[in-house]
Amino acid sequence: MSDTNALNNALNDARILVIDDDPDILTAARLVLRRHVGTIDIARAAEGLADRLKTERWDVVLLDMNLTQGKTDGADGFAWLERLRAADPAASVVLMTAFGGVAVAVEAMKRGASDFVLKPWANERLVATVMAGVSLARSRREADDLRLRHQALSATPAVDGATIVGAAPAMRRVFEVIGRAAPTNANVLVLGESGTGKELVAREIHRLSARANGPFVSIDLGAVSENLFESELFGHRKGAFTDARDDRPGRIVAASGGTLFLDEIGNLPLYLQRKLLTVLERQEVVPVGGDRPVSVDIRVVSATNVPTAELQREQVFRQDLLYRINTVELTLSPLRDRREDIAALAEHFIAIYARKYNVARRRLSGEALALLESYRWPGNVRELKHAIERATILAAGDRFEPGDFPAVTVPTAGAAASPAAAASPGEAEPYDLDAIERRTIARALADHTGNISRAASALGLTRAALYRRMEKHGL
Ligand SMILES: Nc1ncnc2c1ncn2[C@@H]1O[C@H](COP(=O)(O)OP(=O)(O)OP(=O)(O)O)[C@@H](O)[C@H]1O
Repeated sequence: MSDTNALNNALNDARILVIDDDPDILTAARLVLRRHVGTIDIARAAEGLADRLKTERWDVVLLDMNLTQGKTDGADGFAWLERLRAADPAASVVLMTAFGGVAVAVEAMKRGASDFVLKPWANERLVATVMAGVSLARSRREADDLRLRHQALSATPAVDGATIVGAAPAMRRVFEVIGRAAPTNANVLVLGESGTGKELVAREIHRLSARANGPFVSIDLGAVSENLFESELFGHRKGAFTDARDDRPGRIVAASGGTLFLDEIGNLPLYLQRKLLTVLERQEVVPVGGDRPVSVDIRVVSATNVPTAELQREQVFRQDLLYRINTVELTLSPLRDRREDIAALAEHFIAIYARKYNVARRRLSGEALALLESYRWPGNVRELKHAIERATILAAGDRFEPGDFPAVTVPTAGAAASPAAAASPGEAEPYDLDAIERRTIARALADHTGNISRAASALGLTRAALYRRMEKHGL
């Protein structure tokens, strides 16, 4: 590619703003630059400028130092230079000054301007200066993106080096599908109740994929408040809304080159489903308040505990998005439907927590194992994991006994019962799961004095899952 072509390509999608009080200068700048630059905006002196700075971005701003007729001290220029730099530190500000204003221009460069041109300018010199400004702005933005991406990544919790335990037929099928789908770039939808291991599976798909060395970025759409969805996912430009004090790349950009895990995808509002679909189709994202798309390279693994039938309702979920995300579909069965895995899972967690709390690894007594195997596990594997952690900390003996699992209650005869779930003596527990769930949640909330995180953890639920259940039961 010749230098001229490189120059033209570099500037084709560049955005330039020219600020001057003299309409002839604005016209002249536009005439010279329009052959080289994608977008040339103009501002007649400071007209509407403050508002535009809140929402628009340019690579280069050509700024006249004196925006008021007859003034030559550059005071206007200095004031706007400061505001421009504050609004978008990556943009290059190039000053325009009349002959004799060189001292002012030099001072302005000390204050952050990247270059200056003397009026009247030589056209080639103006083009070359603007080009250098564009390239400076782009390298600053790239550096910023990397830094922000790094920040976004370090804000994502670390992987807990997890192994997926399971030998039940349903789990063997799951492993088979993971093994086949992981190396492809296919989007995967993981279905299953809360706590069945959907995120673990998503991480495993990432680990076995060609993207394993790239980032795994997850976002729980059940936990993010609805007004933050958009900027969390798509990022925002500084000033896009009141609290947007900095540019933020968003999870999609952070996941580029790796895997984006969208937990509780069923919670994504319809208007953002369309936006997500566009991202997946075009592999580019436009941040909130931004006007330029950012290219990304993402593979999406989504999860939901909403049954597929629910997602197939057009009023709830866009079907075109569903087709995009469920190229491969995987269902994790509830733990109560794969009881043969309970012993191995319990052993797995016993080993993990013995190490974590630096205590001897204890065995489960026959009765304790029988109890764990007969319980319904509404919180699935997460609940089992918490039960083992709690027992590891609190149990006194050198074997785990049923009494070490006070929250594990089996309403049928014989097994240990917790006070809350038990019916009064002589009275059979009615088969009313909803009522039991409501009571259990109310008790957990009371035990943890309304602390949602602790109550959720004790119940083996995510905060989001607890919120949903609280809402369902009007708690
Ligand atoms: N088969 C498994 N082997 C080992 N650990 C497991 C298994 N399944 C789940 N876990 C563990 O149980 C916990 C819950 O799993 P995970 O967070 O993946 O569930 P989830 O289905 O994504 O839950 P939610 O829908 O509530 O987000 C995690 O700590 C996970 O490591």
